[in-house]
Parts: sequence; structure tokens; C-alpha cells
Amino acid sequence: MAPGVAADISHINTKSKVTGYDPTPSGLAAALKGAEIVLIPAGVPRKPGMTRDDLFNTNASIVRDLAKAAAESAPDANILVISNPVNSTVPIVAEIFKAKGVYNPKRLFGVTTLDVVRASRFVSEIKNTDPKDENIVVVGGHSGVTIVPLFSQSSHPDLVGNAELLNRVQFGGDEVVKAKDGAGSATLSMAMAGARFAESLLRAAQGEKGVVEPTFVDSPLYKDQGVEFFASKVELGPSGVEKIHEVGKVTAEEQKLLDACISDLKKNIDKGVAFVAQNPGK
Ligand SMILES: NC(=O)C1=CN([C@@H]2O[C@H](COP(=O)(O)OP(=O)(O)OC[C@H]3O[C@@H](n4cnc5c(N)ncnc54)[C@H](O)[C@@H]3O)[C@@H](O)[C@H]2O)C=CC1
Ligand SMILES: O=C([O-])CC(=O)C(=O)O
Repeated sequence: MAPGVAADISHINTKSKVTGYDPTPSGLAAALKGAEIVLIPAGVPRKPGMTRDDLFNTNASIVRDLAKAAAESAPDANILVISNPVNSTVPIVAEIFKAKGVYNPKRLFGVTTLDVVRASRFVSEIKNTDPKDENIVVVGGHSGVTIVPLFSQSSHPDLVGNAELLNRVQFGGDEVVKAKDGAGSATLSMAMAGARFAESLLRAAQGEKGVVEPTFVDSPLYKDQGVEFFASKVELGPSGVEKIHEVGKVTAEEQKLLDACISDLKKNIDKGVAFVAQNPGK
């Protein structure tokens, strides 16, 4: 595959005609070879009433096996993990890359762009603005209370404490799952968010400066509390992660949200790490 082209390896193992990849291990290796970006959106979506964590039992082994293929055939690629639960699947990929001796924390990303896209959209509905002009910082992880919007850092600090808005940002995915009533979760908005993130990464790889996206990465910000991965604003560059932004100043109310986030996030991350230790696969 030509450099700069992303390999979407979700459809390889199945009967899907979308990509037409050869669904054998050598076909997968060929599809991955030379890719600069590998998107992993493989696995099952949730149904109404399920949490993202309920997908763990099915998706953990799917992501583990695809991570192995990527570690072998595209060890230097940027790996973009979309498969849920992102808070656990990203640590799974990290553990596999470590086991293969090719882990580069600057090249592993959990895609949380959709949380920012949603937050911007919901704020624009309230403020009657254009969502593309809204710049809402969302930090933490990608499920429920681990999704923490920081409205105090936006041009609408009055939105801190708006419980309805907070709930929509944290549980926007659930709204979609419920509306689709068994037919899956967000697909088009996810495609948009995934494309935005991949494009940002490619622009940064080509030398554009100041490309900043929110993303769930191996982060120093809360390691002192045992949390190895955290989503915050990240400046991208030719080597992947260029600079991880601090969370910055937050209100007391937002700090409470961050405390709840950290507690859940730690459990989600530990679960992914433990899974690989106990189920290393073939
Ligand atoms: N990070 C985010 O913001 C979002 C994450 N998601 C997650 O993305 C994942 C996929 O969701 P959808 O695209 O809606 O589901 P989908 O069912 O439409 O697509 C899943 C794809 O995975 C493939 N697949 C299944 N098992 C596989 C295996 N063993 N190896 C390789 N490919 C395999 C299927 O062939 C299918 O093409 C879910 O886990 C979902 O929760 C979805 C939306 C947003
Ligand atoms: O909600 C889901 O299951 C899919 C997802 O991650 C999202 O839409 O944010």
C-alpha cells in the first residue's frame, strides 16, 4: 500500500464486499504493509441497553488479533483505534505492541474526535452558532462519565453546570444506539470524525504545524494516579504525538467530573491490560 494511504482493516476477516481485501492472514499482511495509518474499527457495535464495556468480551480478542497483524506488518504505522470500548482496546493494542517489541507510544491513538464533534454541535444548538466555530475541549476517555467536556475553557463558560448538556455529551452515543433500535450505533458521524482525525494526522505528517486534535493516548497527565492513557488536546506531527497539552484550569465542578472520570478510566485501562496478560492469543 502506498504511503499516506490508510488501511481500514475492519472488513478483512469477513464476507463484506466493501473493501474486497483477501481475507486470509497473508492478505491481511499485504493490506497492512507500508500503511502509514491503520484504522481499527472492527468488532460489534452495541444494542440498546448495553454499555460500551458490554462489548469488551467480543471486541477485545478481535482488536488483540488485528493488533498482532499490525505489529507484524506495519510496526511503524499510526494505529487509530475506533473499536469500543476505546478505554480498554487502546491499552490492549499497546500491550500487544510491547509484547512484539515495537511499541511506540507516539503512534497509538484512541479516536475520541466524535465527542468533540458532538459537544460542538450541542453547544451550537443552544447558542445558535455554527458548530465549526465552536471549540469545545473534551478530555478523559470515550464512555459515559469518562467523557469530560470543559466548557469553562470555551467561549461559553456559562454552560458549566448545564446538566442536560453534560448528559448529552457523555451519553450522546446512547441516544444514537437507542434511535437505531438494534441496527447499530453511530456510523456516519463516526466516519466523519475518523476521517477528520486521519486527515489531521496526514497534514501534520506532511509538516503542517499547529495541528491539534483531542485523542486518547499514552499520556503523562495522570500517570501519578495509575492512569496510563488519557484523552486531551494533542499536537500532531511527523512522529505522531508531538505535544500533549495539559488539562489546564478547570472549575471546582469540572474537577469533580475529572475525579469520577479518573476512577472509571483506571478500571477500564487495567481491564484491557489484564485481558492481554491472561489471554495472549496465538
Ligand atoms: N470511537 C468511536 O467514537 C466510535 C466507535 N464505534 C465502535 O466501532 C465498532 C464498529 O462499529 P460499526 O462500524 O457500527 O459496526 P459494523 O458492524 O457496521 O462494522 C463492524 C465491522 O467489523 C468487522 N469485523 C467483525 N469481526 C471482525 C474480525 N474478527 N476481524 C476483522 N473485522 C471484523 C465486520 O465485518 C464489520 O465490517 C464498534 O465497536 C463500535 O462501538 C462506533 C462509533 C463511534
Ligand atoms: O455509542 C457507541 O456505542 C458508539 C460510540 O462510541 C459513539 O457513538 O460515541
